[in-house]
Amino acid sequence: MSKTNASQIRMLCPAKLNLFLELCKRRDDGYHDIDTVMVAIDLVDELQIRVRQQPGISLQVDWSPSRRELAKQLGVEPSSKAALGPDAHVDPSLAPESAASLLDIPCDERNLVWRAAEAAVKHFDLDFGFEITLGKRIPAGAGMGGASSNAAMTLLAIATLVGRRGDLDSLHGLAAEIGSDVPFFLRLPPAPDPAGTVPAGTPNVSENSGASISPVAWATGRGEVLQPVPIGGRLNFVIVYPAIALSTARVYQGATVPDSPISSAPLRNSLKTLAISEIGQFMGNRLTDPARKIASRIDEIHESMWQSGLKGVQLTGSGSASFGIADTPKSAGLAAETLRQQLCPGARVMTACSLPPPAKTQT
Ligand SMILES: C[C@@](CO)(OP(=O)(O)O)[C@H](O)COP(=O)(O)OP(=O)(O)OC[C@H]1O[C@@H](n2ccc(N)nc2=O)[C@H](O)[C@@H]1O
Ligand SMILES: Nc1ncnc2c1ncn2[C@@H]1O[C@H](COP(=O)(O)OP(=O)(O)O)[C@@H](O)[C@H]1O
Repeated sequence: MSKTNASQIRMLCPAKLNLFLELCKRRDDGYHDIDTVMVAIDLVDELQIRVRQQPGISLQVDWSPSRRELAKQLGVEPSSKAALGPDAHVDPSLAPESAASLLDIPCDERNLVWRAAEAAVKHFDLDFGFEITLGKRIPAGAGMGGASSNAAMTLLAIATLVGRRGDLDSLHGLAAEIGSDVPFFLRLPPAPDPAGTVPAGTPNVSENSGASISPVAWATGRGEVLQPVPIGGRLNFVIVYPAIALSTARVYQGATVPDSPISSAPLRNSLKTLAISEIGQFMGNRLTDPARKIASRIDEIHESMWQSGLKGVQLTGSGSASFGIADTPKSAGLAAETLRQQLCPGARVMTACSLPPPAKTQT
């Protein structure tokens, strides 16, 4: 059993985008060996964890902006179970999960925060419990890793509360058991706080993520073997999330492993100099085709994104969100405004930046 160092903690959970994703091999365990490059961005969920005497976990999830406002942007009913927009063109027999509300996040053991907290309680042999509040900004089922980031930060938060935050190697093992993407979020540079300030006594990601490495990682294996990738500055993104949630397992099921997989090496090299057109040229995502087959609206969205002047337009992860790169924050803002006029309601359009690299890799 461990004692706590503090009674509560606040963590910021960044989203990720996959700048590159190639399938290398279908494995016997149901997973794929992949070659992917992930970048953490400044769109963050907010996690508050409080120690309670009573064992067990309680979890409350709220949306920011509000559920009503998000439903308006997405063109769905706030309480509707049928979240598909009228023009989503999704065959429900191919994607039954899309019929579940995009805004209904489970508050029980189906939530990765819950699973991470339970894993941490067991790992650290704790005889007390946690009251957890999750403020969601990262769209769900979008390929932006929201649930994985929440899980990683829950592990870090509890490790910090019990004075074991130096234990990153064993946390990595726990994280990989929860999901292939979870380990990526364990070691990241600080995310800027959307609230502007961090309440006293409640450290944020920067104080809890151990050694910050880089906001970009090259991930292999099933996504859990990580190497930092140097980046010469910050990238500006426009992200479009249609009112569709795609299941990762289902998208992988529909994918074909190429005979000669493409390497992410040219993309990783181009990140050092931050040459935007080169980066755009070397990006790619092998899961785009199976995701488009499930949700053909993705094609229409990509067309609008290319026309708005963005580069490297593609799906992130297994979708359903897509993103493109802009040269400057200003051009990202202008492209986002054009896209909002064309696609909303029916999609959420957001701008974001990659997290700042650690000082030594900055140009
Ligand atoms: C596609 C990616 C790209 O970053 O992200 P998302 O779109 O989920 O954000 C990841 O590979 C997703 O990782 P993660 O979301 O942690 O997936 P997991 O829970 O581990 O796996 C869910 C299911 O996806 C399939 N899967 C996942 C990872 C992988 N390398 N090969 C697979 O075939 C398996 O069918 C697995 O049962
Ligand atoms: N903490 C969480 N936040 C969001 N969704 C969660 C969480 N835990 C479990 N889920 C479930 O997992 C699904 C996908 O997780 P998410 O991370 O949003 O998508 P993706 O894997 O596409 O990046 C959601 O639709 C939701 O039902």
